Amino acid sequence: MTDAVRIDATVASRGLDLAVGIPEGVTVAVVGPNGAGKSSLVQLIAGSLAPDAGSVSLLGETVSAPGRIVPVHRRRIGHLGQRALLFPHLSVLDNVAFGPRSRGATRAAALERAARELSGVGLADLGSRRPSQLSGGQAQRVALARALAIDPDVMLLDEPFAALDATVTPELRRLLRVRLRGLTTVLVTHDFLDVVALADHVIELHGGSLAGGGPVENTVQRPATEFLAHFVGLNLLRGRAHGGALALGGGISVAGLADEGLVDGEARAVFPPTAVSVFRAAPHGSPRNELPAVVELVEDRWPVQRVTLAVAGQRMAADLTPEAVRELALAPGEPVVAVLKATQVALYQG
Ligand SMILES: Nc1ncnc2c1ncn2[C@@H]1O[C@H](COP(=O)(O)OP(=O)(O)OP(=O)(O)O)[C@@H](O)[C@H]1O
Repeated sequence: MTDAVRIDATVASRGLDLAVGIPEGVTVAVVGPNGAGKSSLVQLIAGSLAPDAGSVSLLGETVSAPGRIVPVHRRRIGHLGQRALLFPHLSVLDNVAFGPRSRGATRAAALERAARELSGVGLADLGSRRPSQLSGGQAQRVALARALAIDPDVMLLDEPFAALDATVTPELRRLLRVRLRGLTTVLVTHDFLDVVALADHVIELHGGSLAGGGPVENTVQRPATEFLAHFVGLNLLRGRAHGGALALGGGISVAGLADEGLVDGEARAVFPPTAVSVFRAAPHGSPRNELPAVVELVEDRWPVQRVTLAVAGQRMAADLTPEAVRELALAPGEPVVAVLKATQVALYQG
């Protein structure tokens, strides 16, 4: 099947070298550190950024290639950014009708469509208002109605909640879930909740290229990279599987629940920060995983304290109670013993 979005493109000035395909009807969350190229990917699809080499196609049609750029307004793209950017001098209804109107609908048909879309985002009563009379959350809903009113082939959501009050985020998230069902969607986000609430697939960009990804469910259970592991709130240690345990080097190894079919070779251990406890000295008589570690950082993440530990040249996080941190007098540079519950450690190939 032809991908709804296909990008095989480089943009030297942004350090981008992308090969990404998005199947029709799928919502892909794009995650990655600052400067990874997430917004640039969105701009390539929208047509506001042109590739130096390669191409971008939408539903099988090449829309960007050196020497060929289908302009932004000729693409059926719905865009929702951090801010709604409505026309201030038009009513809410006219803002939503603008897209259908400029694509050839009669005024009556455009207004009828706009009224339907406003009703679909729960704002049927606000059509006569000016954008300045809307809250931030309402303005984003109008922007969603405006985007949907052009029957987009692809919806681009670039951190749509970033500028909103946290209290309105859950409601807008729910609305997006309902209204975007079945639409090919690219969602740029820094928030794990957006990924689990809205996305089918997740891809990680790093340094302008694809670094990893897969179906959200797999990523939550078996993250492919350290970034994805941290993103979903897990620790990831790399090593070599040997006899059902993971050797980290320096004679340190981690036992866990090995995937069926785990063979000796490169592998990972994944576990939550709550599976780690910290001691000043190795507790006696314990057959559990005991790893010599050094405290790097102690942060308040109410209600827990997040302790970052260096273990065999890698990093992992432990979530401890404030009392435990105080009693152990944990501070950066202190040597400790980290104990991992093997039953909470997943070992898998990779
Ligand atoms: N308008 C621009 N002109 C030139 N370079 C840019 C421009 N916008 C971004 N860049 C550069 O392109 C690279 C990718 O940036 P981009 O904004 O796509 O990353 P991002 O993953 O969206 O980051 P963030 O999470 O901080 O929004 C970075 O090196 C950035 O500095």
